[in-house]
Amino acid sequence: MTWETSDSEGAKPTETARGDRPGDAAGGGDLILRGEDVTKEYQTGTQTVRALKGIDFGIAPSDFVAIVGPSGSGKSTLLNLLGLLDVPTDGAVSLRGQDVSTFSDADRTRKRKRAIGFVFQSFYLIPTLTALENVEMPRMLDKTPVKTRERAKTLLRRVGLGDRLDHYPDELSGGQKQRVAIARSLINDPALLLADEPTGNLDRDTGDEILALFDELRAEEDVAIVTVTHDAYVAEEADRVVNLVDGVIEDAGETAADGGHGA
Ligand SMILES: Nc1ncnc2c1ncn2[C@@H]1O[C@H](COP(=O)(O)OP(=O)(O)OP(=O)(O)O)[C@@H](O)[C@H]1O
Repeated sequence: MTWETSDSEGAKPTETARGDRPGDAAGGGDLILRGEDVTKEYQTGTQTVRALKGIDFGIAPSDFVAIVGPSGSGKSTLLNLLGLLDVPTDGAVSLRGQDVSTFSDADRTRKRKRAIGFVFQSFYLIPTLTALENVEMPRMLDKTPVKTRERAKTLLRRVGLGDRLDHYPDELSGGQKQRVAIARSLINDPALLLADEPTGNLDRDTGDEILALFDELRAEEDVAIVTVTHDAYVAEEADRVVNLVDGVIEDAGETAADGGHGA
């Protein structure tokens, strides 16, 4: 089954978003990521586990996709493929039309760093660094530290933490920690943000604030967001809900609210 991209704003015909446009040699259209017949198997001893069984997907700029499904259905496996942390056993994942299997490990890492930001349930901030230093972290070896500092400050202001730059993580609330993590994930101007249970450690109101921030980032920075979530209210806000069951997409469709894209 196919997980198609969002055309909820009417700006992107589905055919174009899926890269089926005539003359589109790369086959990726304006997609950030595309998966075709993606299978992922794990080998443990003599046993082979087929975690993903031939799924198709496409992610266009400013998409908001929620991946849901029972434990063991393949959500983390899919997120790892989307994050270029792994490659499929069969089928192809392409980043802007380039098959990721053809990249060397170093190339894949470099492209991941440029194109993709990560946000996690447990924030993963470094406790001995300030909010500002945490956001600068991914660019620690950057040759232009002044620019990085300015960008990090801008991002922290952007997520509403302009007055918390020098606070350490244990001086921040859960929602503020997640905002720092989101600012950090944006330091390299990614096209795609992968969020693994981003509201899992937050109360509902704080989770809603994070979703509102996601919406702003999609509208203003064109960043696409793919989240794995157990929170129904997060899935309700998404343009697309991908329901993974035993390695296949059971039901992909727009939510009743037609995406809830507030922009
Ligand atoms: N490294 C691995 N080696 C062997 N099998 C694996 C490996 N990683 C995952 N699996 C298997 O692949 C299947 C999918 O696992 P995955 O972690 O993607 O599921 P999930 O939907 O993220 O589950 P959960 O919601 O519990 O985190 C499961 O059957 C799991 O046991």
